[in-house]
Amino acid sequence: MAFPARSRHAVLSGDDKRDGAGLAYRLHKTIVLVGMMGAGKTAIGGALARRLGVDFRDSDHEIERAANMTVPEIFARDGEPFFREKEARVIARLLQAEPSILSTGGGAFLAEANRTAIARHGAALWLRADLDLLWSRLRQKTTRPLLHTANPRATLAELVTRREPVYALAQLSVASAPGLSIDEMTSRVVDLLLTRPDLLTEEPA
Ligand SMILES: Nc1ncnc2c1ncn2[C@@H]1O[C@H](COP(=O)(O)OP(=O)(O)O)[C@@H](O)[C@H]1O
Ligand SMILES: O=C(O)C1=C[C@@H](OP(=O)(O)O)[C@@H](O)[C@H](O)C1
Ligand SMILES: [Mg+2]
Repeated sequence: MAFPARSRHAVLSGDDKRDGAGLAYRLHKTIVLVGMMGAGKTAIGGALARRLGVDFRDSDHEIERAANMTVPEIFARDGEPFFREKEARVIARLLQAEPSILSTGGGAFLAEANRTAIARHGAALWLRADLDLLWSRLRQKTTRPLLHTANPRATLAELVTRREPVYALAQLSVASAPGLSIDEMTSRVVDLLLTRPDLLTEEPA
């Protein structure tokens, strides 16, 4: 999914606290959202890109578009290793574009080659969410093939335990919490990014 950037210098929108200050955001590096499935990488990524006025890409959507198949269909027909190969290629390609927001699938950051590419060309931001919150968002969904098991909650718990030490390698992280809206969560991410002038600054519009 790609939303065209309105401008490289996004003038702050009406819902922004800094509206009226005549400032615009300037993103200096691609922010790569990582973390567990259900953490909100796709939802927050899109909202963040709109807020900052930059392009949004989601590696799962890019893979689905190129294959003309859904992620579960790709897993079922071609297997996970095939999907991981496509994922690595898509991420490497999207990291070459101008600074934007890139949401990855939950397994992408597990591959060392992806972590290296992300660190070289962008900045990884881990969206943290605990097991209960993840499960509350995923329990009704059939779109995550890794959870097509006899006990999907237990599978999710195992994945969280195994993956969290790797997600913790991301240079930035923001915690999600139940009851927080997508807009509020996006504001938390923007506030964090503004503490890093090498990543995001505000400039006169
Ligand atoms: N504060 C929030 N942050 C992120 N997602 C939220 C939030 N509140 C509700 N959601 C919902 O939770 C789900 C998160 O799923 P998604 O964005 O696909 O996660 P991921 O891409 O990490 O698997 C979406 O349906 C989203 O609308
Ligand atoms: O955690 C994973 O390994 C996966 C997460 C999914 O993306 P989201 O994290 O966006 O759900 C998708 O890439 C695929 O189902 C595998
Ligand atoms: Mg996603």
